[in-house]
Amino acid sequence: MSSTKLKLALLQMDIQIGEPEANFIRAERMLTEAVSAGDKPDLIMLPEMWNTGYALDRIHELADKEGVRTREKLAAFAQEHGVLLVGGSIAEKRDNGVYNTIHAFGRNGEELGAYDKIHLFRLMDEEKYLQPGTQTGTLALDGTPAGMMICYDIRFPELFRKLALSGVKAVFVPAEWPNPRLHHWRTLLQARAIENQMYVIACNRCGQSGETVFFGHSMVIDPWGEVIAESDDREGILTAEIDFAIVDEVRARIPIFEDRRPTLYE
Ligand SMILES: O=C(O)CCC(=O)C(=O)O
Repeated sequence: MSSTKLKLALLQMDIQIGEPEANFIRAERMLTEAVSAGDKPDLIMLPEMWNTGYALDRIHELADKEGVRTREKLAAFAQEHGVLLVGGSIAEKRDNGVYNTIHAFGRNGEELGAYDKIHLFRLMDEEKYLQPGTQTGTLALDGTPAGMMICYDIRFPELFRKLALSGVKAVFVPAEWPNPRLHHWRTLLQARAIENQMYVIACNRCGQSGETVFFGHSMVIDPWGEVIAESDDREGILTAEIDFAIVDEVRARIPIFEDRRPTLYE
């Protein structure tokens, strides 16, 4: 039987706004560092919009065309090192628009899934520059169903519940979540894990762009709501081990999916 466990490495990266070249170099350095550690991870994850940051006024010029550069680099890395890779999200130009898109890869470099951010964040003018996704995002991790969301999406519990009902046992959340809303970030991520009895794996950026400070605090939260790993506000790699068997145990202990009364509230 294949293992239910996965070792994770979350790359909490400082992103240079509007500097894809610098960001690619930094991402490659951190990816290499992650696989060079003694305890090699099974899965590596990057933060949101790591290629460009929120350089929205130049996003049509800076975004990765059809995601080709990112996909080629990440697929080759996944294959070379035999790791799963949730490639954070990138600004991707496609069909005359720019999307905030995750690409995820399997251990042979095959693309496991993609997701375009559904809920665009008006506080940062995303809706003026980006196109919204129109589909939820799922992938299979060595056979286990998982979901993908991006940053602001965590404010929409319906999205998590939909994925949980479809059998998802973990959700990956790349983010660029800034000050002063650390309490929202931590509370929402923990609530989503508890109410859906699943792992929530969230990789935030750190550093500062203009006046905006990103506090990091990437987190891995188990299906009981325990924070099993959390970064501080500095650049670095957060590691944790998850075990999908714990999802089944928690769902058996408090059987919320059997106790739901959807006819009363859906
Ligand atoms: O919802 C928030 O407070 C932050 C969301 C955000 O920064 C984003 O979606 O990029």
